[in-house]
Amino acid sequence: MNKRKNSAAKKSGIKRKQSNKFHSNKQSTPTTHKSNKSQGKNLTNNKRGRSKKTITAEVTCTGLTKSGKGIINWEGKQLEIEHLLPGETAEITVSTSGKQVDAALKRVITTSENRVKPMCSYYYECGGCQLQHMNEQAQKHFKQETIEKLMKPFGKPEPILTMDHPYDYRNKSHTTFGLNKDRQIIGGLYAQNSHQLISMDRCLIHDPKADEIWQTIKGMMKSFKIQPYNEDTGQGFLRHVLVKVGKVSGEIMVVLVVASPVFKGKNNFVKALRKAHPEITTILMNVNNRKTSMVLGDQEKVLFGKGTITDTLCGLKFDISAKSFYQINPIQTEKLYAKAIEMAKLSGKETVIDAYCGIGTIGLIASQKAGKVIGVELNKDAVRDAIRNSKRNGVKNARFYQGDAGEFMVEMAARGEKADVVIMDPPRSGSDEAFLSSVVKLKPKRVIYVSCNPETQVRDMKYLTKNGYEVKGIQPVDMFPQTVHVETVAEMVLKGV
Ligand SMILES: C[S@@+](CC[C@H](N)C(=O)[O-])C[C@H]1O[C@@H](n2cnc3c(N)ncnc32)[C@H](O)[C@@H]1O
Repeated sequence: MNKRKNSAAKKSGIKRKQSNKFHSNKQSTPTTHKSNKSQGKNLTNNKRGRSKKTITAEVTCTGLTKSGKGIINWEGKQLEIEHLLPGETAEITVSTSGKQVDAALKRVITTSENRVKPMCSYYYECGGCQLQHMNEQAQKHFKQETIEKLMKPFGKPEPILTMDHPYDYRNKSHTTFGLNKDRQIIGGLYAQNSHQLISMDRCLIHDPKADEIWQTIKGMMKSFKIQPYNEDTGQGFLRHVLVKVGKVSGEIMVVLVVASPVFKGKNNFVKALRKAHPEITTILMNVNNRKTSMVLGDQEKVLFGKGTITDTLCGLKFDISAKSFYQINPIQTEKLYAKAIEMAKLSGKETVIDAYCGIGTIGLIASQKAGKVIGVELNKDAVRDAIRNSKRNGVKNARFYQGDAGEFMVEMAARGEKADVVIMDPPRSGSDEAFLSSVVKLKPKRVIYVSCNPETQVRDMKYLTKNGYEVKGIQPVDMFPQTVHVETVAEMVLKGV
């Protein structure tokens, strides 16, 4: 949907019109389809004056795309239908305008045994989760298959590590506020790839306490005369509420992301919020006065508490700032890190580089089994946390540096320094040639590549395998149940050592 449509939708009451609403018909007798067939036609003109043809067709889903959409073949074209499962037959609408073909689900006719009723009542409008209509087994199978296809050039991945309770896992959530058509304050999440706010009271993958807290804040806004920020007009004050929860410690950080540094009545607001939620351990104000889709701005002020929360992961304690990255699913993170460190095969003597180290989690855990650890990270708050975390855990053999990981590695290679193991965990965009070519120059015996985006990981692994490394193991971990995302850790070793 384009921006104009979005803002029109916002003005008209914010909720997105459900484009792919379907009515599952579990009772319907499965029909056999020799081919996908068109049923009805309807001609209209679109805005550009091109004739738009909309037809209804009955189709059978043949598979899933990597984003979890159902694949159907229609008049020689492969189309993608959200929320349709392999083997299902369905009635869909297909709209063609010039070369553009849009297909949407109208009704599922025969239902897959893998289909379940989504637990979340906002599932079909939100889009934050993409797989809630699949049972756990089907989600697992889908993720395993996706990773196996992507990683085919490197061998067979291990079975994905899933979690027992695949809900409530997110330790970080951010909520946005707006006004509905009756000018009542609403809060919730943006529909995926859009800025349309879906009014909701609970997200089933968030920590439940985080949702309780922002609900309280929403309820307080009227009496404190706090207006939600409006992206289109630039008016209003409260943009987002970010909540971070220490799942082990129980510590809770609330960040009020506001459009102006002038927060009238902030002391009373903080007092009232703490009274309602004594479990909150720190409250910050973050000022974001830019026209941006980024949640956090540059200015930050601690309104209560120490400004960070502490949590325990793999037996160590970590301080986490508002702007620092911390893995969002700690139960699965412990499995991921344990695997990464097992793959590093440390003997106690190695020099380990923890690249893209965030608050130093992987490096500090690895430091217990390594000679020394060198961490590098771009975000200065995260580096400050990493240094503090090193001290608080009594780690003497780790150093953390702020900078671009690629540049840092180029300099290390130029100085002729040595590293035995590189553990890298870049952002979704993956690493870059400066970094990878320096790895090749430094010749560490092992490269352990942790990634939340297997596509960029595969791209970077291809570079390394063309330049002297071979892949010894691949472990997918389901860090993001109900969504299409998968975390993967790969073990690469230098050939011939
Ligand atoms: C996926 S996180 C991993 C953090 C950490 N390894 C962990 O498990 O918590 C990626 C990290 O890379 C950092 N980052 C992004 N671009 C970077 C760059 N060019 N150089 C160094 N760090 C970067 C981000 O700030 C973020 O902390």
